[in-house]
Amino acid sequence: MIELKLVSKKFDRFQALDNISSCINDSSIYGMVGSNGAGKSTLLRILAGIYEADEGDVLYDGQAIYNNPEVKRNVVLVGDELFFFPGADLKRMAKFYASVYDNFDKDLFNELIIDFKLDINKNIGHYSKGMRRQAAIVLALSTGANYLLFDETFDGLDPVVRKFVKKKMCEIVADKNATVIITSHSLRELEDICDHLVLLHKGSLVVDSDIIELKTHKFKVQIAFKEEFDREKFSDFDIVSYSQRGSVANIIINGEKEIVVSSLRDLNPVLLDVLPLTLEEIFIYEMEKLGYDFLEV
Ligand SMILES: Nc1ncnc2c1ncn2[C@@H]1O[C@H](COP(=O)(O)OP(=O)(O)OP(=O)(O)O)[C@@H](O)[C@H]1O
Repeated sequence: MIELKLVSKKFDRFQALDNISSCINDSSIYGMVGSNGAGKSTLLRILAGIYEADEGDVLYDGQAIYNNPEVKRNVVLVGDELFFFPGADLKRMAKFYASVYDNFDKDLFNELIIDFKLDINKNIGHYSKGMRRQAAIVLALSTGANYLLFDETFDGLDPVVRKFVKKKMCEIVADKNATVIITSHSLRELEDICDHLVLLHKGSLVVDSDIIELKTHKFKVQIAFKEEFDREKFSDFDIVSYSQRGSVANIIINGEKEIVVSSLRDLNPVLLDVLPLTLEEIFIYEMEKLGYDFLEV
């Protein structure tokens, strides 16, 4: 497990990260969403032990990563800027990675090379942008590291490759109990693979939630009654958002779905529809609750 405890980072006087706390469970996919400059790459570099936090702790099973080669050997980062030795081909890069990562999986590497259709003898500098990213992903997946960190990794990949990379990430989590941490500007890009999502906004964590928890504890109901009513009728419920047009109300409610729906039925509505919320809608409501405007993010 990775614990982030009140992590802060300044660049000169600019507060890039402000008291970030979160827990990243083993064998999970942890997504970080946020707009340009929100602090995603900075947090990922702190998680990779490249930057030192000014304040707070980053602990991998209780051990700090910064200046700790033992922990670092189990962590790999595919940054937004990729690094390859000048003129190197994938064969040479794989040799280098195998010298750094004791558990480098050559069989998996050879499999992935075929899957991604990459020429291991070709100068990586002559690959296309998307192919260079694929090469970095293949190397990272092959390291055997328990923690794989990806910064804006889907940028520049075509939709077929994106889907394939996501599949490979899910496999490495399921088969090898690895933990994947991934950043993106786009909530939609991450919502289908993550178990846990956080939203960074101007250096702060404004949403930090388990996806199943988010999806099962927040839902929309459309409800109507014969008699006149208003919001007061639902004062026993944890209402996130309420709107009413005539005799039909649209309500976003927090709570255990079955219990809430059964209590609503007890009110004898003439219409009761329970509708799922998209993750984007959930984030909008979560942020509104905190006083932020999602559109600004
Ligand atoms: N080395 C640095 N020196 C000074 N400022 C920095 C440095 N690295 C990051 N910053 C600043 O910290 C803030 C957060 O940057 P960061 O790269 O972490 O954001 P991000 O969420 O990854 O953004 P993007 O989506 O645009 O990549 C930005 O305002 C950036 O200018």
